[in-house]
Amino acid sequence: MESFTIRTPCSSANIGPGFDVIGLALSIYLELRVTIDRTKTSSDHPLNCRVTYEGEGEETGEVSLDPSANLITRVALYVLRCHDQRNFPVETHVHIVNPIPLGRGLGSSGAAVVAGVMLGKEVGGLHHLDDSRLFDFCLMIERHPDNVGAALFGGFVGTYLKPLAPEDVARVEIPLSEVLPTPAGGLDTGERPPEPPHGIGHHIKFPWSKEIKAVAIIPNFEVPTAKAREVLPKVYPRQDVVSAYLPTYKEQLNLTFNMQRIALLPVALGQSPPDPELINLAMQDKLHQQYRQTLIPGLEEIVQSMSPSSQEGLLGVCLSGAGPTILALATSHFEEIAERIIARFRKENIDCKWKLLEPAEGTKVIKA
Ligand SMILES: Nc1ncnc2c1ncn2[C@@H]1O[C@H](COP(=O)(O)OP(=O)(O)OP(=O)(O)O)[C@@H](O)[C@H]1O
Ligand SMILES: N[C@@H](CCO)C(=O)O
Repeated sequence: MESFTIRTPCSSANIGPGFDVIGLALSIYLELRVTIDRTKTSSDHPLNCRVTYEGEGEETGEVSLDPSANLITRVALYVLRCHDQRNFPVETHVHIVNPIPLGRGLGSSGAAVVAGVMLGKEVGGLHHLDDSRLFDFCLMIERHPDNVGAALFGGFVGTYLKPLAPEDVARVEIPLSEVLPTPAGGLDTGERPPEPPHGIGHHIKFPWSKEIKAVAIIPNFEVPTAKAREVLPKVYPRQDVVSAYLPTYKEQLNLTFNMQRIALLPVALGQSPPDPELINLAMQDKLHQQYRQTLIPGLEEIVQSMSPSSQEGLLGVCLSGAGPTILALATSHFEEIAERIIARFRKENIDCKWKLLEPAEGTKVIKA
């Protein structure tokens, strides 16, 4: 019996202004405990794979145990089929242990995609696939690189895409339904799915000051990322994004909002000791948070009212990923910070739990 464990961290994307660019891997881990019994010659399970699950959403059955519907095993199957392996090896058992809250802005789907890609590599014996190639596979599925970049590589990362050749641009525009067909759409057409072009995504690791910890305040409702992206505008006011020369200092200030902050953020969070006022400024955003307030009652007041001058130990507050989780970066007074944010959500009749998290290493395969 072969066995191994895949361990992937959760992540918080954006950290304020770094929309779809910056990600931070954090210390809640999705685990896949995998066994392959090669003594069997056939399997009663679809695709030769038995899926079991414990963790978030277990009671509601939110995570499918059908390997052709479960996100992790579908992703693994995509990797396998790109390498002419139609099914899992006979007989594979994937036991998923998932403490990452679903649909809360802590990168549960990013972790599932990264773990799924790694699962495909490991069960398929595809040892030539290095992390940078696995990142290409992840990006064919989760099309923004921040969560998957953090979950795969670990730490505090900036992610970026290099321009692709015209034929490769066409390939990345292939709809997700062709990459991960639903069972109804005919999961096994016998054809190879579209492979990712090489070198779609890249990342750079930023330093993280050892004093800074992350307080995650997790409301008891889900905001699916797709819904949180629908509320964003198609066109942004120029002053929220770009830099321009303007005659007055005041106008110049307004016209450089997100770009100034994203330039500060990686430096500010790497400095030791941390500068609370600088970090608080660097974590402000005008590209996504204000639009998502409609989905997250209390968000506006939390972001505006919590600052280092009003709360000891606090460095800055932002929406984690697409929300509804709030991420507070702090050096002390963690419980007090969490309780203040929880109290604000309570006014909206929203219950929350909170966790103190630290930056995490990237995805690991642990062989038994
Ligand atoms: N361990 C898992 N196994 C299978 N499916 C999962 C797993 N984790 C997440 N998913 C799928 O991903 C969905 C949640 O993805 P979604 O992108 O909406 O939120 P998120 O990734 O938690 O938040 P964000 O992207 O804002 O950080 C779940 O409803 C489920 O379908
Ligand atoms: N950058 C993404 C992260 C969520 O997956 C967003 O904010 O929509």
